[in-house]
Amino acid sequence: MPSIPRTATPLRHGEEPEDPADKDALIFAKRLSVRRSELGLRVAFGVRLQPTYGLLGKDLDMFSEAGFDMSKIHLKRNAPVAQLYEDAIKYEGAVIAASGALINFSGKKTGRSPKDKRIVFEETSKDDVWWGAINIQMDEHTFEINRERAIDYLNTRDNVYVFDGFAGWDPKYRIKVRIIASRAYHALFMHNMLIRPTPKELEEFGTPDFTVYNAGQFPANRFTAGMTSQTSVEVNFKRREMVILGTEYAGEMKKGIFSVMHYLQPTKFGNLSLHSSANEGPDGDVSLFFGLSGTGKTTLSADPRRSLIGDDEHVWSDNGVFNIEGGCYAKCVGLDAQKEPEIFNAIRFGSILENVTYDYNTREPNYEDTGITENTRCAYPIEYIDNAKLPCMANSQPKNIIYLTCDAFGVLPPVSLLDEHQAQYWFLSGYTSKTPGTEDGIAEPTPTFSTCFGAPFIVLHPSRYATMLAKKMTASKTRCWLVNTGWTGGAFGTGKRCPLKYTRAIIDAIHNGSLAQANFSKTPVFNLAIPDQVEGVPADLLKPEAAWSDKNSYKETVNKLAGMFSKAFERYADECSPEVVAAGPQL
Ligand SMILES: Nc1ncnc2c1ncn2[C@@H]1O[C@H](COP(=O)(O)OP(=O)(O)O)[C@@H](O)[C@H]1O
Ligand SMILES: C=C(OP(=O)(O)O)C(=O)O
Repeated sequence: MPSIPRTATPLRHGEEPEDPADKDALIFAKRLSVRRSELGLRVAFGVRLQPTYGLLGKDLDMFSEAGFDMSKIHLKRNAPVAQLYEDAIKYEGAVIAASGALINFSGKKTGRSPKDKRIVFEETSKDDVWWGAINIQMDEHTFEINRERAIDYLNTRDNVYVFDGFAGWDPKYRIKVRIIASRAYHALFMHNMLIRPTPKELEEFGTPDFTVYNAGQFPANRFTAGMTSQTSVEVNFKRREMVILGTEYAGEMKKGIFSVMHYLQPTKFGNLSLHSSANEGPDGDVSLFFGLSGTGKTTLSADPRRSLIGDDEHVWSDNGVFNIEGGCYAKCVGLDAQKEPEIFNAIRFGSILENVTYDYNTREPNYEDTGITENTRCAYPIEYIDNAKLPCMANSQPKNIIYLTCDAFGVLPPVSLLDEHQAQYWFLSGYTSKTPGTEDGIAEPTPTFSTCFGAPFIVLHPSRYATMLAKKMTASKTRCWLVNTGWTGGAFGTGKRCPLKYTRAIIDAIHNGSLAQANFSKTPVFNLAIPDQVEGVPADLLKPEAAWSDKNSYKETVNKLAGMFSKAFERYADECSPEVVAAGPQL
């Protein structure tokens, strides 16, 4: 292994070293993405090359063993943000927004492709995985073919970006993740979304626990066994690897790592992984906000009165709650500085705006424009939110759990209190809507039963997560609330989305304890306990029937939805106690 260049004979700019060992070192250093001029300077001044600028020796072997052609490609490991900006502008057509954020585009795919997600069927995980439409099987050989295809593609690129970081803030349970990608935008995205290592942690990084090969610019071969399109997002728990082909939507990487944690945390550590945001009040009370994409986890957890633990992915361990990620991925559609100031102000140098159009003259992003997609996004490091809690973990058990459901039928109350059986029933049902653009082919809010409020990301049978949740909630006497951030006064198309200011008032009332003191009455059919008043919220809004002008239509819609619930719950009924089954709507 060539050593770091020695400093006995200082080099002038552009000069080649005479000593063969130093020549080797120079070749090595070139691979480390250190420009010759920089090397010259560093050698001349006797500065040791920082491992943060390149790859350590044994890492380089790992790349060669994986099939990377080290004589051709130029690896940039944990490159500085400024360099990723420069490369994204130079090679990918990115632009800098007026606020300093980088605007970039993901091409054809602007949302996740759940139908193209695969899990490799192999002996170490096969008995744990919940196989079916969410976790579709792929055989080991096909994975090898696609992995090779991804590496072959990466070998054709001049620049290959590597980002090494962590998933999970609790050092006891975190994993080391390596991202290998062909686009600077993807490296910057994961720089923001993973936990950024300190220079010392990077130096000591060693072998990653999980590696993502992102060759999203290159398609999968549709004639490879099991491929149904040119997109493939595949996870192999035995190899501890993920391969992405045919989609450049950056959200695939972060949600891919989430699936990995949804498998590893329960099976290896006995922890519960959660598709939720989390924040902490001034007295240390922790709230979790569960919800499928676009239901308000990011929006509602960014609260000036509470510190943000994280906006999307967490783990509940015996010690408390920790965030999996180092950043947030907010929806930008309709983003408004007054309504969501924390998120608006986080969009600055280092943040990535994805698929957001902009004014060519002013470089101001146009958050109203859904011309590319409704799923416009911004990824920023969590510390860009002023009151982020760093490190992103809390050493206490959650006091409140809030299920965010985006009801496109407009019949669920804006807030209700669930008892322990309802809490399990609603978690397993996961009733909500898919919001436009988040998944391929979803053009309008579409009702869905997304178990665990995040069906696309779960790996084990839902009852395994639900049982752990029920145990933890009972042990820590956590209160559970159902909040409808979706429609009110009518279904999507006739009613309106619950105004954000009222949802915020509801969340405030949960946190200041006043809501728990309200008088509650039960709704027919769904049997939900709704408060008679919430400060700052019109009383009529709290009772869905009162908010609908057409009462018959309301009743019909309630019954229709109740029927859908009964049907959707059939698949879980055998795994639940009679009390949990009875906690659903009664027609
Ligand atoms: N009542 C409401 N509660 C929460 N979000 C709302 C509400 N009404 C509209 N929205 C919008 O819905 C979107 C929620 O997205 P986001 O918070 O990023 O969801 P998630 O983090 O769950 O994916 C935001 O664009 C937000 O402005
Ligand atoms: C990134 C996604 O989800 P969320 O909005 O929950 O972050 C997604 O579903 O692709």
